[in-house]
Amino acid sequence: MRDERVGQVSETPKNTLQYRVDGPEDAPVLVVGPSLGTTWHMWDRQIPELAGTWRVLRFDLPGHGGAPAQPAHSVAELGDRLIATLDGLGIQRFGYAGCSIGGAIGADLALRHPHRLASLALVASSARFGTADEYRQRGVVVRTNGMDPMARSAPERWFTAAYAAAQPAIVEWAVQMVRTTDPACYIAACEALAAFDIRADLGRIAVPTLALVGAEDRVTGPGEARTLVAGIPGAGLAVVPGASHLAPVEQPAAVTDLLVHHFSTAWQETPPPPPAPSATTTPSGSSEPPAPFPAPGPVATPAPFANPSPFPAPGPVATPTPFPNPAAFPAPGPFGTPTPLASPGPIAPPPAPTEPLGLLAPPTPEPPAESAAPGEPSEPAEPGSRAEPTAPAEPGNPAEPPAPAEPTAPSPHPDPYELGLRIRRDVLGGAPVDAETARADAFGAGFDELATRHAWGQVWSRDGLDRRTRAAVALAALASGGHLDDLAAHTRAALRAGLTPAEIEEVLIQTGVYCGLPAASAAVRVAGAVIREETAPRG
Ligand SMILES: O=C(O)CCC(=O)CC(=O)O
Repeated sequence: MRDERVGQVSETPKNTLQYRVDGPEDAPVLVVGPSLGTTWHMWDRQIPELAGTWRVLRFDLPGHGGAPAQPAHSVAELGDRLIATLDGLGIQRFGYAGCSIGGAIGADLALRHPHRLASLALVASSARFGTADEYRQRGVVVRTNGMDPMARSAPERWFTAAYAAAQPAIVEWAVQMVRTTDPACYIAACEALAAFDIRADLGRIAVPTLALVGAEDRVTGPGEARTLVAGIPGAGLAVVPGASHLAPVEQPAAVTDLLVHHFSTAWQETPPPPPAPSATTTPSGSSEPPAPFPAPGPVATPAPFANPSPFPAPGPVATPTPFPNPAAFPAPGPFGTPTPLASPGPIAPPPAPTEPLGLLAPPTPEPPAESAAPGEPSEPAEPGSRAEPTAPAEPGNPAEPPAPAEPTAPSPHPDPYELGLRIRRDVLGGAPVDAETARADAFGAGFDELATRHAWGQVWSRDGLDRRTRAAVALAALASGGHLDDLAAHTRAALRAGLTPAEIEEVLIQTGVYCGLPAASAAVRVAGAVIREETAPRG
């Protein structure tokens, strides 16, 4: 039966997500997840058609679209909140489509809760997003300047130039949406993306999967989609011409058709057999015991919407709100004249297709971009990692077979080098550390290794202080010692650890009391130059 009531929107208890439900109560559930900086309205153009067949639950990321500002710091945490939301509604099994970070949440669920997912669409998504440095850098910019730089630069990352030029109202909608996102939640989501990397786990995704990507997406483009398809067994690829990152907005009809086709034809009614005795292990090591597969429960009626959003409650399901909710902004709706929702067509004439619309193409034969030649390790060695030289074999002595090796107990003090390198890259940034490690020639290599092992592996790794405090201590010590090169690097690290420029200045002011104003003044000059450079919006 078609749900004729006002689209249900949620109250949002802690550790769940704000959501809205459209579609018949007794239909199979399709969960739809947004990209970073957007709200559930990014899917408005798909809903009329999807909600004809599925009960569509759309959710907002924390602090987005007026959802409570409870930052989630990892993709798994977002997935856990979604599962808690669905559990609260009695939803066991569902299809899932997510855009970008929304796709990452879906892929993570496919790895940790495979029995919950019937089908998966990864839209403009990736197994890893850019570089960790890039997303941490966004955190630095937002902490210092607020959301404005991200808001102003969003349209050029999200839309093709032709579309942005033809659709100023939608550009304005995008800018406003990012601008009204809670900064702490946005930064937390950037941290989540920085740490997200499931490249080694793709082969374990056993849910029927479609990777869908805009041909002109420069954030997570066709290359990333091909990596997903090459890694996920049986996955299909669809490349949408004339679309950039927010393909569901820019090419609504094509994306809707692809999703309808995928979820109509690749829906796994029964879950795959439970995994072998070892529980499903997450990339981060947590595990979920193989669960029984309860029949899909009824969808309970959620609590009435308490309107946590600054936007008015969405319109009724039967006559879905034109995209986006026109009351969200005083200005005319960003999509201008609403296109009839039953047959949403592209708003701007798309540029001439550069690639055919790959409808559910069979898995690309191409290897993953980063796959190695046969016989080589599939992952390139971590930059800076040390390969242990193998001792040359002793000339054989047939009369004296080698003594059987003593079983060796694992050392209670494992070599902290690898841990140190990980923390050093995390704190100072992968790129600068890799550059420095690569520069360390035979002469400097020993020192570089000692510093990594000792300072980072044995001191920065200790639990007694958090990273912010350690960053402040490092600044004070380097300033008082006059180590200005290292102070510059650690000013970057302090910003990445979450200190604001004002806090860094406070640290240096107080340092001056104990080490003398000339030393502090030199430090202020160096730190100031770094801060100006690091906090300048980069688009
Ligand atoms: O869209 C996402 O969820 C992550 C990718 C991204 O950061 C998009 C953007 O550049 O704003």
